[in-house]
Order: sequence, then structure tokens, then C-alpha cells
Amino acid sequence: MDLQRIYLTGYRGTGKSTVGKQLANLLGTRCLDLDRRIEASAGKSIKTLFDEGGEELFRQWEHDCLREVASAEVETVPLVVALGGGAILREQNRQLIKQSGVCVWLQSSVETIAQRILGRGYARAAKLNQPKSAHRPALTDLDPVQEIVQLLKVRDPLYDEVSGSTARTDRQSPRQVALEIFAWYHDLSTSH
Ligand SMILES: Nc1ncnc2c1ncn2[C@@H]1O[C@H](COP(=O)(O)OP(=O)(O)O)[C@@H](O)[C@H]1O
Ligand SMILES: O=C(O)C1=C[C@@H](OP(=O)(O)O)[C@@H](O)[C@H](O)C1
Ligand SMILES: [Mg+2]
Repeated sequence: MDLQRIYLTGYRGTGKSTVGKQLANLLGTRCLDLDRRIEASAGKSIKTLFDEGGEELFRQWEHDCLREVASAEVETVPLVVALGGGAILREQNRQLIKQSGVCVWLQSSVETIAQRILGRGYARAAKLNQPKSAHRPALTDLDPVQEIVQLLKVRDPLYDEVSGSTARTDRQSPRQVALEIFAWYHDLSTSH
């Protein structure tokens, strides 16, 4: 088991980026947000990558950046890596995650996810089929809430495959979630 990296996985809006920063603070290390790394490497926003080459172009950048992160030397152990919600879709990515670190699956209810990624008026936005936040391009032609329900069905087994632990993020603050993961990682590293 490689304890050098702690990956955070889970659907959009479950709090990977937010919890990742807090967890790295607790550990006195760094959080690398894979989406931000992709934008820096491509020199374009995620939205622009989707607009120019569709999801496929974005997934290729995501794979290339993950491969780099999984093989680069970690300066301060453990490196926290906040993945994007779809980084587990490719089999090769799941292998990279499993081989180069430990992974925690952040989970929230559909309602909480919808509120976080669509905003408080999500029911109305869903009815009007309005586009999501500029940072999170639509992934299907479904209405936004149905998209979450449908993609969770496909993705849940994949999040499960790569993860050694889970943490709920709809009943506790990001700091509490980070503390829970910190304690889990501490136990894991003292027993290995
Ligand atoms: N545990 C939490 N409790 C309440 N709000 C949260 C929690 N975690 C994240 N959020 C909020 O949810 C939104 C999405 O969080 P983010 O970290 O970007 O999720 P992800 O990276 O998984 O898409 C942000 O507005 C963030 O402040
Ligand atoms: O679920 C997905 O397919 C995606 C999630 C996003 O990251 P967050 O999960 O951090 O929002 C980002 O990688 C991209 O918009 C695709
Ligand atoms: Mg994120």
C-alpha cells in the first residue's frame, strides 16, 4: 500500500476541493487539485476544453495530468489530491489511483449535491433545464437533477472500486470531514 498520496474522489459538489485543502492544512502538507492542474497545463479553463473538444478532450488532459501526479516524486508526504468527479471513469486512471496512493470517497445525498452545484434555486433551474455553473459543464442532455441520479448509478461502483474508506459530507462541515480523514490516515499509517 502506497501511503504517499491521499486521493479524494466522489461526485461533483461532495466537497473534494474544499476538504482537500483543509486536510492538507491538518497534515502540514499540500493539496493538489487535479482540475486546477489540468487548467494550468492546458492553459485553458475546463469549460473551454469542453467547448472546444467535448468531454473526450477534457478526459485526455485529465488522464495525462493524473499520470504525471501519480508518478512524480512527492516532496511532503502525504500529498493530498482532490480529483474531479469523473477521474475514475477510465480503467487506467483507476489503476493509477490504486497503485499510487490511498483514496477516500466523499458522499452526499442527491439533494445536497444539487444544491451545491446548481445553487439554492436548483429545482427551478432543473425545470427550466438551465445550464450549470460555468465551471462545471453539463455532462449529459438530461435535466440537471436527473443527470446526477443517472451518473451516480454508473459511477458509484467505480468510486467504490478505488476507495479504502468513505466520508459523508452532507452532515458535517468540511473541517469535520477533514478531521475524520486525518484520523483514518493516521491509523492506517501507524498500522503499516
Ligand atoms: N462539508 C460541507 N458542508 C457544507 N458545504 C460544503 C461542504 N463541502 C463543500 N461544501 C461546499 O460545496 C461546494 C462544492 O464544493 P467543492 O469542494 O468544490 O466540491 P467538489 O470539488 O467535490 O466538486 C462549495 O461551495 C463548498 O463550499
Ligand atoms: O464529474 C465530472 O465529470 C467532472 C467534475 C469536475 O470536478 P469536481 O468534481 O471537482 O466538480 C470537473 O473535473 C469536470 O467538470 C468534470
Ligand atoms: Mg473540485
